[in-house]
Amino acid sequence: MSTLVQAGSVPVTHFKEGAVLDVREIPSGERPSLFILHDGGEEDMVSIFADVLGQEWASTASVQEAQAGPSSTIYGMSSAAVGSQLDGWDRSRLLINTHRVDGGHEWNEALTDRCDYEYLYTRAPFYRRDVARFLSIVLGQISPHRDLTKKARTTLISTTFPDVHAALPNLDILSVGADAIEIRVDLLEEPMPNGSVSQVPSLKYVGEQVMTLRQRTELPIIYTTRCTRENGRFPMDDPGLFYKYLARAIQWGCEYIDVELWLPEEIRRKLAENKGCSKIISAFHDFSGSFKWTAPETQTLFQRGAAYGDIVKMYALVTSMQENYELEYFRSTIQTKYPHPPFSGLNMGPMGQLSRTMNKIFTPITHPLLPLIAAPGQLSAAEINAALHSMGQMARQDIYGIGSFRSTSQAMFFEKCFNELSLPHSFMFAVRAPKASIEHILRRPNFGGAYINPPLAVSASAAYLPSLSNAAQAIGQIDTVLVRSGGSSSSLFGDNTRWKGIRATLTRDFVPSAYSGRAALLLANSEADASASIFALKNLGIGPIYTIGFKSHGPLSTDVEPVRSVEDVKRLEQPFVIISALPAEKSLLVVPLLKHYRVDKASGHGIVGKRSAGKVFVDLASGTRKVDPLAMATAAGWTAYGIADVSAWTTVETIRLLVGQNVCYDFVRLASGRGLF
Ligand SMILES: O=C1C[C@@](O)(C(=O)O)C[C@@H](O)[C@@H]1O
Repeated sequence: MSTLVQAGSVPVTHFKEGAVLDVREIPSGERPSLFILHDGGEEDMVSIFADVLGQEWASTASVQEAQAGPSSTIYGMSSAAVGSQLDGWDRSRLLINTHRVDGGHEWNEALTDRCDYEYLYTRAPFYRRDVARFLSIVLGQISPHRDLTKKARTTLISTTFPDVHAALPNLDILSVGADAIEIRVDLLEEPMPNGSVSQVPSLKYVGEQVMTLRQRTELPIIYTTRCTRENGRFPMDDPGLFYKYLARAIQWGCEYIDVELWLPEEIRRKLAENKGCSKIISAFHDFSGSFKWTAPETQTLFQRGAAYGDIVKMYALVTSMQENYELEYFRSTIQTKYPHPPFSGLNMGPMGQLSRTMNKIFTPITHPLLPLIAAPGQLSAAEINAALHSMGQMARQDIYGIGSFRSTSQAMFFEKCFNELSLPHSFMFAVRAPKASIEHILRRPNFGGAYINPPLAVSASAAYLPSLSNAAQAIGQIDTVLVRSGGSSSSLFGDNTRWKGIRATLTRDFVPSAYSGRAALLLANSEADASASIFALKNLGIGPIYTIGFKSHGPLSTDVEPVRSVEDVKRLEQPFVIISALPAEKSLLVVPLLKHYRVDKASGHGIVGKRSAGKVFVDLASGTRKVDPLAMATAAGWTAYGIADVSAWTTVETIRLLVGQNVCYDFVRLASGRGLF
């Protein structure tokens, strides 16, 4: 049995060695049951889905056979063969239509209507990570909403492009500081054969636009059909049109759909009942200029939105400063009375800009690179941060990088982010001799948090850093120090982000449940070098874990066994993951193992026969070396990642923790240069 670990925090005194173990972040180890329809000639999509899920698969020409087959086997069938067979469909599996948009296949809308979900994709290029994201969302194995509700402030970048292709070159920069990205479906302009644009873009066009956006961003997508009365372009004469477009967004796995409050209750209820893992933003905009936050009906509007909304958004166009004060009063009343759902309230127009800085839930932001602002008074993330600072809502702090050498790429990246987002903070670098205490740095007057690289041993810092996350405690290492303020006092908190970087890397091309109950092999010189990896693997439900180069004794040692001889390697179960935490000069030692457990690529995509072989290799070594094991791993059929991937994901998490800002992985990779990790 594998041991699962939770990542929440408990005071050190509550932590017993060998204890921990409750599950929060990982899905149950249950294998999802899927039935996949594919276009003619696209059957290998079934094997790709199965590989991403770490499950077996089979092709069939009979719906009945799929119904009767083992539930954990993924069944695939050509959509051309379906005919009337779905008439007796018993819904025992999730039915997913897959459609290739660049293959000359007709899109069969009627078939999509009969499916639970639809996955749209291109082959040139093909994005496997998009398959992993789609499946993780629709199967509920990741929950961006749950993660965002833990953040003190969230924003969304509201794009206004008539065609999302125009956004792609700048997407990474546009999204800095945004927690989600809104696609304004009503603003999309589908070119018509006669040279005009359609008033309402077709679902086919919208689907391709959503697909294109999702292929290129890791941000959750908010799918919005804004009506004409609320500053949008979707006509209001047929509410059924909204249902049709929004229901499709759920099928496409959009993380959020924006459902306007004026829509008939029947429609809002039906969407809420069928929302799957998507979340609903209940939206209300008043452009009349006569809206009153103080009116008793305004609370009723909130309650109506809350009935079917996971977030309630109420925005009004105002002309006086007084209305910002009234909104703040309304906000505090609502938040006291209704802790759920979160309330996003703001005033539009130049006079309402103050409220755009006060609102903490999904504040819409713009960016100078967007063609137009989505609503009057919208501000950029940088403008909001600057305003917060000047109003005393965001104090200037010194954020530290603490390490044995000045890691220029990471330090420069922090400085770049602070500038790009107009954060008032200063970035300082402090050199730390190996094993030296860092207490004097943490006690500096303006200390606002730090990353520590290489990490600090928990045992050495317990006296001055007693409050730790579970992860830091179990791993035995602190790589991030946060300042938590509570009223007039503040306290220090030690955390570990490295394991999250490893976990995020592992789940880039595979869904979390693919790891559950599978074996892993871990190479390191010492337990300390391997413990963040062990924590990440356990968080994914991996087990057993075999080790080479060290023996595990600490709180994570359950189900972690050393491999002692070549005979052991031969006997060992096929590992699903190999992680090498060996230093660069030793990292070639892993190569014989990669070759020994090589993946037979004969049938493509890491599939051995009908068995998904998975096969993920992560090399945590940094620095130069003569031969790169990543290239060899790839040649032997492994999906391989290096330290740059893990470090970039770790940086995403570190920036989120230290300054509360979301900066995407792709931006970190883009802005930090290559080969510097
Ligand atoms: O609902 C909103 C808010 C908004 O109208 C604004 O005021 O910033 C911008 C829209 O894109 C978004 O859908």
